[in-house]
Amino acid sequence: MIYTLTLNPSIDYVVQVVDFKQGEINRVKKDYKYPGGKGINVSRVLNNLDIKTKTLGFIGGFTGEYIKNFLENEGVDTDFIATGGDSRINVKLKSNKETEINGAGPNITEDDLEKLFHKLEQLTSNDYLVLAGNIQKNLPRDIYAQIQKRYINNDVKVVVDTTGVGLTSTLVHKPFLIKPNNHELSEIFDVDINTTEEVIHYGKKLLEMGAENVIVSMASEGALLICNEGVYHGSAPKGKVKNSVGAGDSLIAGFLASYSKNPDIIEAFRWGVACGSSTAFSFDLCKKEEVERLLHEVKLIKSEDNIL
Ligand SMILES: Nc1ncnc2c1ncn2[C@@H]1O[C@H](COP(=O)(O)OP(=O)(O)OP(=O)(O)O)[C@@H](O)[C@H]1O
Ligand SMILES: O=P(O)(O)OC[C@@]1(O)O[C@H](CO)[C@@H](O)[C@@H]1O
Repeated sequence: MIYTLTLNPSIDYVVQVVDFKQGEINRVKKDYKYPGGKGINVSRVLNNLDIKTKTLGFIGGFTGEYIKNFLENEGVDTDFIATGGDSRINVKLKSNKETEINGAGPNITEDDLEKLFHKLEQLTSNDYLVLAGNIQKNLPRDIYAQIQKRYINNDVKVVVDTTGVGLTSTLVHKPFLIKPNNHELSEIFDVDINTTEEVIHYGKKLLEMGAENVIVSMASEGALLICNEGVYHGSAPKGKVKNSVGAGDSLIAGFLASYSKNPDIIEAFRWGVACGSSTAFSFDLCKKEEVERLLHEVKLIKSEDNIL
């Protein structure tokens, strides 16, 4: 089973505004509400790809109810812990540019955390666990590393998608996969990263620091897979971007959907890139038919001496 953990779920309120003007009243052309948060997105895409998944995390209030009902209506299995306070609403503004305003989300109590740890202790060696997204202010920055070290069976394959110390502290526990984007990679090493060679150089450092597989996503430039089999670039298919929110989460879902059926890292990477792009070309997250259509457009090139 592929479990996903979203500590801080959201309703993503996606609004399309023609020519947004700051400081004025802007009228919405179209709007959509989706359950959001990185782990939840991974589970929604897995479900679209007919892969069994269960999504864990904390939800609260009327927004939490909305998130849970939406997921269950779609057929995504949920096992949330009810917490005080309303789950956050994240605004995704689509105009000439994409702008995001993400809420802080409610604080999580010690008791709620204990309930979560108890659930995580039930996972077995056949399971995957995706730890993804922002960590609430009142939780320790290294909570994902603590989960890896204390609360899960060593054989559970862990995927981590978060930023800064939240990510780097997990590396000593050897996550199966991490997926920073190129901006997050720059932040981790506090350097400017402008070339593919630089992405490969710093991606390899993450491998040396403990990650088993590293994917650095680069939006329309596709993604780089850095693993023991070598370094591969996956080109992103071309298309009209409608809403790229969740593209990175879709990449993880596509990768896991393929790998959990057939443990071929390179083929899984192709699925990941196709899912990411397919989501970027949709208002909502990607659907199976569209992903299958895009698969053959992902060109994989193996790097020779870090040059592509
Ligand atoms: N403009 C685009 N055109 C084509 N493919 C895209 C585009 N944006 C994203 N993708 C696809 O989605 C993948 C992940 O995108 P990106 O690097 O933006 O992830 P991210 O920053 O983690 O996104 P998010 O946090 O919104 O989930 C890319 O590797 C690519 O395959
Ligand atoms: O605030 P976080 O947890 O870093 O990111 C949350 C979020 O932006 O990530 C998802 C897209 O990846 C959205 O569904 C959600 O709104």
